[in-house]
Amino acid sequence: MTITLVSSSKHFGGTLAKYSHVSKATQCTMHFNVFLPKSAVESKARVPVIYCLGGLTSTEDNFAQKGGAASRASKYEIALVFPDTSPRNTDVAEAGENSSVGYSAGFYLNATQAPWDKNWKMYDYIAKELPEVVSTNLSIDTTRSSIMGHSMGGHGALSIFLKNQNNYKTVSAFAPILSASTSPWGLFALPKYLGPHDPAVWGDNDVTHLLKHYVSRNLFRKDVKVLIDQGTEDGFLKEHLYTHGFINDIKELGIADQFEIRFQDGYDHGYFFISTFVEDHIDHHAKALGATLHQ
Ligand SMILES: N[C@@H](CCC(=O)N[C@@H](CSC=O)C(=O)NCC(=O)O)C(=O)O
Repeated sequence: MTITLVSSSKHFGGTLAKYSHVSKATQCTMHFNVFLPKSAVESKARVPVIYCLGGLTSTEDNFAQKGGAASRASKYEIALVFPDTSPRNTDVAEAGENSSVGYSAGFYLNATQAPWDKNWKMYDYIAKELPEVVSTNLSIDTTRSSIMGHSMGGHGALSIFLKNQNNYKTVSAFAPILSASTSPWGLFALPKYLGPHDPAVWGDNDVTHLLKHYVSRNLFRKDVKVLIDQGTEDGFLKEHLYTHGFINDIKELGIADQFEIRFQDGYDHGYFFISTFVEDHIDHHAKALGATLHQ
């Protein structure tokens, strides 16, 4: 579980560093970026953490470099962990052929189908292995964790939160895919990762199905508030994200009051949208993590 420092830059009084490590879950070398605030760097204070999951076509760099989250996180002394979005440099020849499956398209699930089932274990990597890696090697207190993500990463953040509600204080998302099993991106990737449509298997990897599952069993935490921002000019909104269907679903489930879904006028799917509203998301997480603002 050792990690190797690849690069480090001073950033908002702390550091933004890139590490590599050999992952048991994905059986390959993985990279992640981590923002550590000043107190974690200078006095090794163990700080709370927000995991920030990127979307399709992204690496560990997109959210770290374009999301603009570190400025606000530094004021709360919160760490940010930016994982990669898939395994890399594997033997899977077709992994680089399509932007919806393979490299940069891990969907934060555990693949069961060859040739993906050896390395594409991104659920295990993010939910189980990475917290151990950062807790063991860095000044991070993983008992105070939360998670957010963008698009495919929003779907990942919400799914991982729902399956591990005691491990994360809260969750938020930017323009999340809200139903992987009906999104054209998911309809391309899921058969390859999980096999032909099987409601139980695909449902276990679909946010809307998971939410219905947990609510119907009274297993959706009542104290949690979920923040979602969605741009009205997002070209993926109508076909790929299931946002309006999800809003109807949470109303029918009687849990709409636990979701703040904000439509942001004129914004698209990209990082200019994310960086505009990221401070609100950091505030949302800081409140749940019990972090205080130092101006
Ligand atoms: N080429 C893809 C979509 C490309 C894209 O917009 N990727 C988004 C995430 S989309 C959902 O996960 C992204 O974050 N790209 C990286 C960036 O830095 O902007 C397609 O059209 O299928």
